[in-house]
Amino acid sequence: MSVSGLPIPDQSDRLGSPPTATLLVAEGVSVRAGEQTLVQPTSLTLAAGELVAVIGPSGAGKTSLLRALAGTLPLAAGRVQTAGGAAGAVGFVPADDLLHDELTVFEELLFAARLRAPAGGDGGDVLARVHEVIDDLRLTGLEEARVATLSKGQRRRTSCGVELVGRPGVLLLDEPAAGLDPGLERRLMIMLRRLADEGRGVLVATHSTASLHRCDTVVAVSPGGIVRYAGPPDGMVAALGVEDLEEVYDALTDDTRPAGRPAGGTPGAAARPVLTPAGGGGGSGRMAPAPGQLPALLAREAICHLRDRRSLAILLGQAPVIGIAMAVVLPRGVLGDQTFGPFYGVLFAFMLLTASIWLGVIAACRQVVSQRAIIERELAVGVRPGGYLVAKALALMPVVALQTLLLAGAAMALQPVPQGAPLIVGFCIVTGWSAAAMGLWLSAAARTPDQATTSVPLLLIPQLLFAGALIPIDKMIPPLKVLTDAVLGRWALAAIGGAMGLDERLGSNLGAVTGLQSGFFGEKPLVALAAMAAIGAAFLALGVRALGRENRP
Ligand SMILES: Nc1ncnc2c1ncn2[C@@H]1O[C@H](COP(=O)(O)OP(=O)(O)OP(=O)(O)O)[C@@H](O)[C@H]1O
Repeated sequence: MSVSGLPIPDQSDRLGSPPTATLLVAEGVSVRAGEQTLVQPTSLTLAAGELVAVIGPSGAGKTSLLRALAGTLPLAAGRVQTAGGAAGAVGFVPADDLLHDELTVFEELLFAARLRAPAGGDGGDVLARVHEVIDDLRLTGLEEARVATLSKGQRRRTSCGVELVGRPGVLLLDEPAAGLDPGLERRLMIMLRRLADEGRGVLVATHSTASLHRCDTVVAVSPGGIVRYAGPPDGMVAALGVEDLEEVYDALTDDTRPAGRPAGGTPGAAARPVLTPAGGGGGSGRMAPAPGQLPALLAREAICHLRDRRSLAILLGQAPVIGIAMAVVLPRGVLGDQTFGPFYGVLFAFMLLTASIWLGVIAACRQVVSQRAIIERELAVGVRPGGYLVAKALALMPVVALQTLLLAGAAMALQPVPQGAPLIVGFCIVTGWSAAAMGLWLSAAARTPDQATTSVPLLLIPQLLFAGALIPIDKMIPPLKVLTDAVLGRWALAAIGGAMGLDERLGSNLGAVTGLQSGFFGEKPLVALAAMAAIGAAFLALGVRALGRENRP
């Protein structure tokens, strides 16, 4: 390995088997955030069989360097190339565990393997990868344990497994030992040593100096991403001009000291295979999508929904309560009343559509943003944003259908409508689905879950204002009138009211009493359905775009 032009001695005698192939080359890589330089131009190569530790004080730029190498952070300058070419050639284990608490260890690894499987791979190969990794990481016996119940060390090993099932040649790990006791840290480093000895290139950012002797190379970084030393572990103390390892961090925070030099001076003799750009930079290095990506994403979503019983109970439990509340605020049996029924019918339809939209948007608005880190990582290894959002939408469909069914069913059980009850339920379900697509867009565009939930009124209030029930569309200024055609609430009102037969029942009173244009509720059900489906599809497409754009490195 060589770093920043500092040659690294040939360590073939240390490794037992000499490094044979260069797996990753970074040339003049630098990272900036505004005016601040997070990583100074750094060049390095990583060969098969190498274990490299990147150490440095907090905020020195270790994570930024790793993310730049993994292709998940835009480079200010330089380039990164990997032997495999595709992003899948590099496995990146971030500092936070990107796991699904609802899954078992086996399921977590199985879905990760299915999403990372190369095109043309078969199911048997995927299973073989999972069992191999379980074996490798000593996770045997924990296959059926839920991720939520794992200890910190077990979670870290599972996180490593998520990347290892993709069989990357290069493994980058960001502080995998953070929060582990010294014994676990030691075992983790032994495991990384073994993974490197099996022929991978492993680069690990760490704060700990206890296991550095297991590494072939240590890269010591000062704040600003300045490489101060790169070489064998036993040369670092002398090169940095300190007494012992404990003082290394003092030297790295003190930027008046000169840069260290590695002992020796023979460049590593790694053979260079053909290297191609790594990471998703503009998509050039992305893997071909794994076959069967959508079924895997959908199955994972479905399992997570079903196992998160508490959230599911809250989502489903509130729907009939809202339906009952809507029914009891109206005079008993008023919808069938000859004189007042139709007027209350407009109100009832409006309440149903509002609640359906509310339920759909709320059910969806945290779905993407709360998994942003996982999605970012998986998009980097070739998962498609479209696959993600469609899987989310499909998994939400039964939930939202059940919610709106319970809502409309409870409301109409207490407040019988004179006609069209099954159609009304159907329209509420479609309204809820379209609203869920709106919520998914919001979730894909938001940066944090809080941002998503606090932005919900921005989606909901226009549904109320432009539905046509509160303010007659006919009385709006022309540009707003046109705008109502793109509002889900307007079509939902027309569809639900139409199913209740409000157009005929209100007759000439429609315009006089409600301000709605004659024929508003006479819309053909298929036209209203098509409009609602189109609005949902448009929001889903916007969501896919937002997800792709937000996660582009
Ligand atoms: N998106 C960003 N915008 C601006 N500054 C950033 C951004 N990300 C990181 N930084 C800054 O860059 C510097 C390096 O951060 P980085 O996370 O790479 O350090 P680190 O060595 O991994 O730290 P730690 O050991 O605490 O994890 C820090 O000063 C941090 O505040």
